[in-house]
Amino acid sequence: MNRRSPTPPRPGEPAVRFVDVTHRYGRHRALDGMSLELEQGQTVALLGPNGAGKSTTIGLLLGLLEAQAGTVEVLGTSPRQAVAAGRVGAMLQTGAGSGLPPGVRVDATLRLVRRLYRRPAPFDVTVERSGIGRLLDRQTQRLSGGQAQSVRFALAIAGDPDLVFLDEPTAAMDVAGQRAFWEMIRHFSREGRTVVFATHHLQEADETADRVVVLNHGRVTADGPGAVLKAAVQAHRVRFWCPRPPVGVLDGLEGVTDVAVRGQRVDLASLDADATVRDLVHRRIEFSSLEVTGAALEDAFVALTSRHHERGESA
Ligand SMILES: Nc1ncnc2c1ncn2[C@@H]1O[C@H](COP(=O)(O)OP(=O)(O)OP(=O)(O)O)[C@@H](O)[C@H]1O
Repeated sequence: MNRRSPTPPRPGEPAVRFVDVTHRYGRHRALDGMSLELEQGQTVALLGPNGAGKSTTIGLLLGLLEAQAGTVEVLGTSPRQAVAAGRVGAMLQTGAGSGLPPGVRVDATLRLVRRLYRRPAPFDVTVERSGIGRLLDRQTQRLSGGQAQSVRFALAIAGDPDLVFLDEPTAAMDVAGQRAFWEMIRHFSREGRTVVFATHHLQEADETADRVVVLNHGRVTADGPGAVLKAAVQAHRVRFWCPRPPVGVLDGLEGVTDVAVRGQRVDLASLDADATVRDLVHRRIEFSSLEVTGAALEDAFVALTSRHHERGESA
């Protein structure tokens, strides 16, 4: 392990602290009193639909934007100081193209970026961490989408940061590229570093993050491991076939939060599938082909964001 951080992170110091942060673009409130604290060493997904405030959050954390109200701290200091000290790296969205200078070799690009830092990680360490050894003599414009992202990641960590922000890092990658990318991130985070990434991909957040922070309308609407988020909403779907579904009774079954009946097919959303099935039997409701499945993170996400939306509309 190579730890060369100029100011090593203090144990217990949050990697990121947002207290009641508001950010507006003109009259549009992109972040609306957002509070959030992230511990060091975690991989955290910022998950949310388009316009939820993910990129704005990352912009504030990098000191590219200034909050109009509230406090933003990164590794115990201001975002700008943390960035200037080389403690923070970032991979932002590029729009069109790879975001790399064309007509330059990968190794030359990395050497150039290393010169921007007072204490960069050794060249070979960065190459190994980002897995770009085989790409060093390639021209940047000849890289595939996935290869370009690996090179951009190498540039993001060239300063040996304790904390890295990635804004939708796998957007341009195929499935194999995504897998390789997250494997690399896992190695990096095992060294005790913090990784915060924005994504719309529910499965990606669930599979790769220790913690999933769901944003919607500029606020945190849910926060926890993917598994906990799933449990927090309609935890299970209970499906069965019934010759004459007793519609009025199904609503009252233990644990049931939602009922959908199509002909003889009944779909129940339940917070406690065991209790629901026991109650089905107890009430002598005739059923066959019983299926119980866990809710996908997708369900949790839709439920969590639509709940917030309802609150927002009634506010
Ligand atoms: N420069 C800007 N000027 C005006 N409005 C902006 C600007 N940047 C973002 N917004 C608005 O602020 C809100 C939050 O945008 P942000 O880019 O942070 O969301 P996001 O969650 O990253 O979305 P996406 O997933 O689409 O990238 C959106 O409603 C967006 O339209």
